Amino acid sequence: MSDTAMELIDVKKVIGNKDIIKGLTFNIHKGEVFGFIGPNGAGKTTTIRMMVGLMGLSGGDVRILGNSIKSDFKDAIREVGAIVENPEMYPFMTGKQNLTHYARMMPKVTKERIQEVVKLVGLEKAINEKAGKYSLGMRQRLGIAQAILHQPSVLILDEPTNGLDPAGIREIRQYIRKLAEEENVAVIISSHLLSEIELMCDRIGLIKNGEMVAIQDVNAATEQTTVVEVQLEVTPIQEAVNILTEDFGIKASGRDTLLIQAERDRIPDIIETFVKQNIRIYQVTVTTSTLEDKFFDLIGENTIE
Ligand SMILES: Nc1ncnc2c1ncn2[C@@H]1O[C@H](COP(=O)(O)OP(=O)(O)OP(=O)(O)O)[C@@H](O)[C@H]1O
Repeated sequence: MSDTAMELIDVKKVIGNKDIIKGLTFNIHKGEVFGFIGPNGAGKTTTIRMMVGLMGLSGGDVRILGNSIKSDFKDAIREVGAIVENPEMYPFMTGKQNLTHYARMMPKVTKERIQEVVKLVGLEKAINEKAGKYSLGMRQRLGIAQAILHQPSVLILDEPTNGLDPAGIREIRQYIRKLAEEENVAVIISSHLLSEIELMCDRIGLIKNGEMVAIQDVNAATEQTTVVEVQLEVTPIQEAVNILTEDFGIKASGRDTLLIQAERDRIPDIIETFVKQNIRIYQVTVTTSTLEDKFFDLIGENTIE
């Protein structure tokens, strides 16, 4: 059986006389988290609206489990769960009541399935509280629980990290990965901030001006031999400098921090050497993401925001 959940084949969108989406072709596999990244106005929302059937295609096709969104709309869309705008829910109902209400509108959603999705998004504790009292992160979870009730093969989330604080982003990262693995669902997440979604994605597609400029395997981008910039907070600093000067390019050193360049693979060696020499390490931070650098180069700007 093929592991392709969704295929975009030369997808185009013309609005007025403007080519908004200029022919996107890529596949998304079952069980993978695919990040759809691009600056504002790149065409992410337009593409997603076409993927979920909210907008017609001007050219090409979207296939979900082989079913064309153009010629087999019902079969195709049955396999899609999505949150495109804010998740819809009744604030005066509890999370559970919202899910039960929603489940009634769908075929074959059992009570057990409701319990299962609540657990998958980690909402067990709050499920009997009114949704109106939920934080943004909790509303997001309930929205996702709703979207996966019918066990779709593809889950599409447009900018799910928007407005979330770092703790909220960490939470979403954890349950999205779990979801992809346990439900074998293909998850597509759009964002204009690579840093917010990089850690939860298997692959990242970069879109600019309606075109896909790169698709990158996230793990391949952090190969052990990749040179990264590392910031070290250590004391005494001078001894650390002395140890490092021979082997590494020190880019800067401050009162208690050092900025060096090293192959990723060498970081454990550096830490080990410091420990042996009684240098105290307070923090080690990799400050450059190679993926980010690559994307900046492709976009030709200093920021992808
Ligand atoms: N209905 C429309 N009429 C005319 N132009 C449109 C319409 N919808 C979108 N566009 C244009 O299409 C381009 C892509 O918009 P889209 O919203 O898909 O981008 P995006 O990548 O999702 O950006 P954002 O993160 O800002 O939502 C933009 O230049 C936008 O102005």
